[in-house]
Amino acid sequence: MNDSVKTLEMNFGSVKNTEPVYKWMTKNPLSLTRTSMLREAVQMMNEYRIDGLPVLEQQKLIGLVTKTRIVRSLLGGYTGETAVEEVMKRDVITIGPEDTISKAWHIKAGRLPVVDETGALIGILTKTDILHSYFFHLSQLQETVHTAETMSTILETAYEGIAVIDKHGIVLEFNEAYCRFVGKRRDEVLGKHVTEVIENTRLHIVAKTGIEERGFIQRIQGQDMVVHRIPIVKENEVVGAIGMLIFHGVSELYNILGRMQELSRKVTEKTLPDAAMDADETSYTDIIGVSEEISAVKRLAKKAARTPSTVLITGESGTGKEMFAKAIHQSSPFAEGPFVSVNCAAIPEHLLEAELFGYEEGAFTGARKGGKPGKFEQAHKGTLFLDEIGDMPALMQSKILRALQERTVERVGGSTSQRIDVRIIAATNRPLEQMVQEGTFREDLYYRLNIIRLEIPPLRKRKRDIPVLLEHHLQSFCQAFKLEPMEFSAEAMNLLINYEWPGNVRELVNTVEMLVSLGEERMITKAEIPGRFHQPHEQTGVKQERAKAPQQGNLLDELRQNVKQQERERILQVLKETAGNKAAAARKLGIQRSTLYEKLKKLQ
Ligand SMILES: Nc1ncnc2c1ncn2[C@@H]1O[C@H](COP(=O)(O)OP(=O)(O)OP(=O)(O)O)[C@@H](O)[C@H]1O
Repeated sequence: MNDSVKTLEMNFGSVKNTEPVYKWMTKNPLSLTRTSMLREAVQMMNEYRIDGLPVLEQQKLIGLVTKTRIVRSLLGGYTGETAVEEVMKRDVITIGPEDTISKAWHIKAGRLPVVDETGALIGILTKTDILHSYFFHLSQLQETVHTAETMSTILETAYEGIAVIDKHGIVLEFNEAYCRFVGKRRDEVLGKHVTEVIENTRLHIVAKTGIEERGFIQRIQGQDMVVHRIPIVKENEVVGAIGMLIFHGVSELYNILGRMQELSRKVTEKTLPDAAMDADETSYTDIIGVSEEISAVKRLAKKAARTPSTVLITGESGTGKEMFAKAIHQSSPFAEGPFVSVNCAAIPEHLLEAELFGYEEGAFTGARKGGKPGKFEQAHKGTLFLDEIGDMPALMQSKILRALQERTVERVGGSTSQRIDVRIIAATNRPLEQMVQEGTFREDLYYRLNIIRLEIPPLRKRKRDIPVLLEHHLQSFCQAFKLEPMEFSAEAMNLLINYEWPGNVRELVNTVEMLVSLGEERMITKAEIPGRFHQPHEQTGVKQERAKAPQQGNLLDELRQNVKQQERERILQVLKETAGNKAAAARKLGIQRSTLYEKLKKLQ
């Protein structure tokens, strides 16, 4: 036995080994009878390399013969022919099959006969059996300790608050995160009833009903929090429950909801590439903005809409190019037809031709049976919006040019061409003129497209649109998320007006969504505006533009003026319609007659 085993053995006494004896004993042991001779005993011991043999009479244990006892007897004058009964040890210590290995260990016998309640021998438990059992038990113990350690690591590093209770509602576990949130120490809460620890809890109810509650809203510490309550079931019986507190709270839910909606919108768009896009009923009134810059673009777009001419819309990403394209479509002679949008940058080059012009059956491996119409065909009698036209590969540029010149398209693998009556609106955020000069965009196509040109200025060049856009999107998100109307504090608003908005209106819309989702109060303050909005944007030549931009105070004044102006125009319009009848005008405007008089006084 090596040293480490010896040390282990010495320490076994302190380890409680509850393994039952019957699991480790040697079953059906060799035995002798009362009349067996010492010679037979020696033979069996030699043959099976065992140190002792039980002596039985009718299955019952009556004694034990060991090697040492035999040697001593032979030296004392007994012979091989002596019956074992004469030399055997009679008061043998035994153990029961259900006894524990720990008990066997403490008996300190070399080999222990295992007898049942009738005294019949059913096995022998040797010291080696006991050692085996201890090794097994210790390795299991180690595993359990390891699992327990892992569990506590999980609990303590979990971002969420986790509480575990037993079936009586008593807190068994309460992690650090939860402690911090409720402002109590772990040792204070362990052993208490959960209702004394967590406000408005239903965890003890779940530990009774066994019905899980996921995504419930619970008000704790004055905040609406999202909680999960999961019953712990063992052998078909509810023995407790786990409570999980999601710190991001309700606003995170809205955030997730928003992301899911965005995702499902993207998925729908992607999975229905063939469907003609709905122009969403987008009209000029949806294009928010009061600046002269945006108003000028709107005026030009309205004029362009009346004709079938090709329109080229340029502007940085997120400035609203697609919105304008839809609004033009809606107010154009093509409004009855479909609005089909193609993002030229998003479609791999080798698929673009088939996507735009369609293909015939068998045109290529994998071509759909019966062929497929392209976007040009789908947009027949409607509008084809070629987004990101600047990213169109050279070969496709010439094919599009041909289609535009000839007003016909030919499917891939087809032999006949089809006439198409389509209004083309192209858009890009790339510098097309520069690309023409560099030879990366075809000059003839550029001229074909650039018949009516709408240039949408970036948001930083029309700063007075920023507050209007912020207000508009703030209220629409509040409505969409079913929240009370919110507002920006003056400081927060100033910060946002001063920001350069490199992602333009798209970035602004996303920012407002984020602020609404995460906002806990009705007022969005400076503190909630992320860091990047607080930093000055000195680069990108934007500094000069800002110098030219009106002061923030003036901007707000101008905004107020604008609202007044619009109100004035609306009142005058209604008065005109009612031939100056003020009572009828007030009814039409949905205000009291006295209010109308007051407004008229102020407007004069
Ligand atoms: N003037 C505006 N009023 C209200 N919302 C706007 C306005 N301009 C843009 N948006 C919103 O900003 C987002 C981006 O607009 P849109 O997709 O039309 O931009 P884009 O210039 O076509 O962008 P990209 O070049 O990246 O395709 C959309 O959510 C749109 O509703």
